[in-house]
Amino acid sequence: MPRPPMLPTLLILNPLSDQGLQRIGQDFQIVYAPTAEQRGAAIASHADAIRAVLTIGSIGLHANEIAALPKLELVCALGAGFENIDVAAARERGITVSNGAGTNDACVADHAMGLLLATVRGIPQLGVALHQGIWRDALPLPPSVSGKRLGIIGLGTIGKQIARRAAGFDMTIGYHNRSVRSETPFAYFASVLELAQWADFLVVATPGGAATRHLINRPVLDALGPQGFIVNIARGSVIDTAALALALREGRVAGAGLDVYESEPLPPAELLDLPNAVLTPHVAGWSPESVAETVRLFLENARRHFSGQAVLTPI
Ligand SMILES: NC(=O)c1ccc[n+]([C@@H]2O[C@H](COP(=O)([O-])OP(=O)(O)OC[C@H]3O[C@@H](n4cnc5c(N)ncnc54)[C@H](O)[C@@H]3O)[C@@H](O)[C@H]2O)c1
Ligand SMILES: O=C(O)[C@H](O)COP(=O)(O)O
Repeated sequence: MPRPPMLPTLLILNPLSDQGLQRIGQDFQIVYAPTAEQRGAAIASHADAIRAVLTIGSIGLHANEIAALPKLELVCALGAGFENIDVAAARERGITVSNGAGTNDACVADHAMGLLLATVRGIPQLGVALHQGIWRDALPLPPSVSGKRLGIIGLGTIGKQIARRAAGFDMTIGYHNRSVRSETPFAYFASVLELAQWADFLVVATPGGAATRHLINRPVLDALGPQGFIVNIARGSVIDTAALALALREGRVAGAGLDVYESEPLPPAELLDLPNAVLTPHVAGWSPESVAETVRLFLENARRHFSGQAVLTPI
């Protein structure tokens, strides 16, 4: 009887459910190393077998790890972000890199709207007050959301999904992006500063990495002003956290709804005691539905790559 073909060996660096691992295990020999301690050991002991790596943006894959894997030909980010994958080092070796573009965009956009509504309307804070027996007459009225000016920084896959949802709230939408999105009807602002001067609310939806580091700094926050709110579902590095914490503390910005932090995976110490910050632990993109979708796209990209076809979402 002919022997079944050997499944390629896949190194998985991100935590995955048993269900996800089982599904991926039908197509790959899995080396599962979701902790920092397991990672080095897994690379050292399986270096000559590993042909593909599955990771996420925050965990990445570094140049020295790529160099240590002579058979590596495919690196996939499960989600949209890939800021810690050394794409240049992979390209130099002719290694294909892909991401999960468009698999969790709706989930992230829903979460962004949730953070915006919760932050502007003060929903968590009002809930706490109610639990303390405080009724509305003793509380300041939170501002309206509908009809306001929303500035989106990074009008890509997720930014556009946020715009669609904001249109349902009758918001006027402006944006700043690397380039003009002439396919959209929205007003383009050439700088983040000009967008912040115009907007009531800012939502950050750019990639992370060096090119966007601290794009939101003290001058931008001051331009947004004491009635302004900011939401970040992109990457913590895009906002200067110290400047934001100070602006929130001094009331120079009204509030912030944040899913991502410079301190990840540690919680953002300087924001935790601020009553005008609504915080979630980098979950905007993750739901059972979106994870299933990211795994499906990864498997499709892998199937294509190992049968000599181009991946659907190359980087
Ligand atoms: N919080 C979460 O769970 C979560 C989930 C998914 C994605 N994300 C983050 O959201 C990011 C965006 O995802 P996407 O799928 O929309 O990506 P995308 O590539 O489709 O869109 C990014 C947009 O940002 C713009 N951009 C890039 N650099 C810029 C700069 N310096 N200044 C202005 N605009 C710039 C690009 O032109 C593009 O339009 C991801 O890279 C990831 O970091 C977070
Ligand atoms: O980029 C994404 O899709 C999500 O933010 C997941 O991010 P992570 O890759 O850092 O978990």
